[in-house]
Amino acid sequence: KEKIEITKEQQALMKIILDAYNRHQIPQDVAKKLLQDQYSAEENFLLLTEMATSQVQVLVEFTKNIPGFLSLDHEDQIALLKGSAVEAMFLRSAQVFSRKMPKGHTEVLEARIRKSGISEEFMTPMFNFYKSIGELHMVQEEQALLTAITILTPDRPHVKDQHAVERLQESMLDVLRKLCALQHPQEPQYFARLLGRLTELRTLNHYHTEMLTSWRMNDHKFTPLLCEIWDVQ
Ligand SMILES: O=C(Nc1ccccc1F)[C@H](C1CCCCC1)n1c(-c2ccc(Cl)cc2)nc2cc(F)c(F)cc21
Repeated sequence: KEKIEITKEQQALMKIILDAYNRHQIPQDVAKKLLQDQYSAEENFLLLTEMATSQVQVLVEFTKNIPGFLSLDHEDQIALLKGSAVEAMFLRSAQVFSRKMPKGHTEVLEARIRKSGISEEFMTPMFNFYKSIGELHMVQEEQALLTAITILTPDRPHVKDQHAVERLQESMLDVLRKLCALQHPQEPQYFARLLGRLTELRTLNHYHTEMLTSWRMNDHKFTPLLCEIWDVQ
């Protein structure tokens, strides 16, 4: 049984990623808001665009703290952010949905989201993903690394130097692999299951434009930042 040990520099990398991840949380808690009140489709859509806009700003700050990211080609930095913003939002939403909540709260939250204005056809893939993330019971370090790994996906559209991105992603993957082995010694497949979630996350990417444009209301207004990031309007 090989001795798995996280090196000093990997521990330093872990700390930087985790601090950045915790520092860049969404200030206002959307789950609490949704549990407090039932909103109209219009209000929910506005809440989503506000949350998603602040999520993109938070994502940029988080990404700037990923060691090596700012040394990448500047256009590649933009391509990575643009290519991962939707996935990062769904990953964040899944982590919000999977948080430990008092009895019955998750059910209320799910019901509110089901009636928020999203078309019925997207509910199953979206909640399947949220529940599959919840079943992993990820620790904070794993969540932070998974977000960084999602951002550092080399094959996003328009990325020129894919190898430079691959090298950064590989160092994150190596830390995550060791962390999983240490955190879940009984589950040798855990790391593979975690990466499998990233594949499921990409499929949500395909739905997101339609999820927004089919929101049960007329005249969908987006912020300029979301028009940039979400290929809408
Ligand atoms: O705010 C949101 N997500 C979100 C965005 C950025 C940071 C953190 C976030 F949670 C929206 C709300 C918005 C208001 C109407 C209901 C859905 N949201 C989604 C979601 C996101 C995008 C599409 Cl196209 C469809 C649903 N899934 C959620 C699961 C949850 F547990 C949760 F608390 C909120 C969730």
